Amino acid sequence: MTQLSAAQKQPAEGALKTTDSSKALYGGKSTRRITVRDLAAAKERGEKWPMLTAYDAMTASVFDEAGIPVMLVGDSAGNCHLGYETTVPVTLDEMTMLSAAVVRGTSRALIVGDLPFGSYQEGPVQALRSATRLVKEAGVGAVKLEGGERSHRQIELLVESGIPVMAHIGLTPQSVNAMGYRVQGRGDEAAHKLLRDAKAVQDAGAFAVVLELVPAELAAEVTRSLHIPTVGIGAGPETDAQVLVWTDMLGLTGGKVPKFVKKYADLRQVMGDAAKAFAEDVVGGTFPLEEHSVH
Ligand SMILES: Nc1nc(=O)c2c([nH]1)NC[C@@H]1CN(c3ccc(C(=O)N[C@@H](CCC(=O)O)C(=O)O)cc3)CN21
Ligand SMILES: CC(C)C(=O)C(=O)O
Ligand SMILES: [Mg+2]
Repeated sequence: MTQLSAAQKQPAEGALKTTDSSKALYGGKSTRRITVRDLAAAKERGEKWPMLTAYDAMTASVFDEAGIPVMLVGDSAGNCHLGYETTVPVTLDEMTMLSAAVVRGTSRALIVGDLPFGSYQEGPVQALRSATRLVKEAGVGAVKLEGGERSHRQIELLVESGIPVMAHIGLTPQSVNAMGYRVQGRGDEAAHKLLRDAKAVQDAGAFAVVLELVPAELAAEVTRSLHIPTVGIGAGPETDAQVLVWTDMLGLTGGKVPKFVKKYADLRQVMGDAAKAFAEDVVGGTFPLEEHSVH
């Protein structure tokens, strides 16, 4: 028997965690479509993953080719794609059309379709009817809805019916008229409510839960106490996954963006400059040139 190296003598941590990077959600080898079971396995491995919103086929194809494993067709399409002030006016018809486009533009990412305001609040049966449209007409692999304890019956029926559900607690923007856009879970009572909401959606069968605008320490506690993955947005670094609105992280959103956003590019500047360059060319007669012409 040959002597063990120092690294081989230390099995404890490394041996427990799978380090098979070929299975990784981001950067792994598999090209088949990601499923909710893959996300459960990632939590077991302690692996973090990224999620971005997408509202159209072309943008979604860029993120799919970049290896983003999960995309959310968010009802943030309301203010980021369709020109509404908030997410409140978005309809199920609109979400179905946008979700279908994102599914068509992707081959690997798990596509989650957001149920818009008014499409599930009436009760479990309405929720099932709405979610069924996103699954059958758009082809999404899962749906998302807002609310913890208040939405647990909806989640139960969808999951029983074979539709994976991502829950969403903390700041729930569809309730903006009631709660505004404010940090949730500050103070003992609110923290306990958030923990109860998290347990309620896990017990109802949700495969993951979004934590929006929640103190980082509380999001960390929720993440440790659940066996399903948590997806943070403005919830600190310790959630299992992170989501951002794509137009925010690429610097395309006009006006103010939430302070939890990191801007990875300035597409608004890039696109504006390109539009101006085109306009100057046309006005000045420098476009089209001979190379852009047919004879
Ligand atoms: N472009 C965009 N980005 C988002 O992240 C987003 C949307 N739209 N629309 C749907 C919801 C609404 N979200 C919001 C909207 C506003 C704040 C906001 O005003 N936040 C304040 C902090 C408020 C506080 O401290 O209480 C901020 O400055 O970040 C946060 C999240 C997140 N979602
Ligand atoms: C911010 C995310 C979680 C969302 O619900 C959306 O984009 O609609
Ligand atoms: Mg949403």
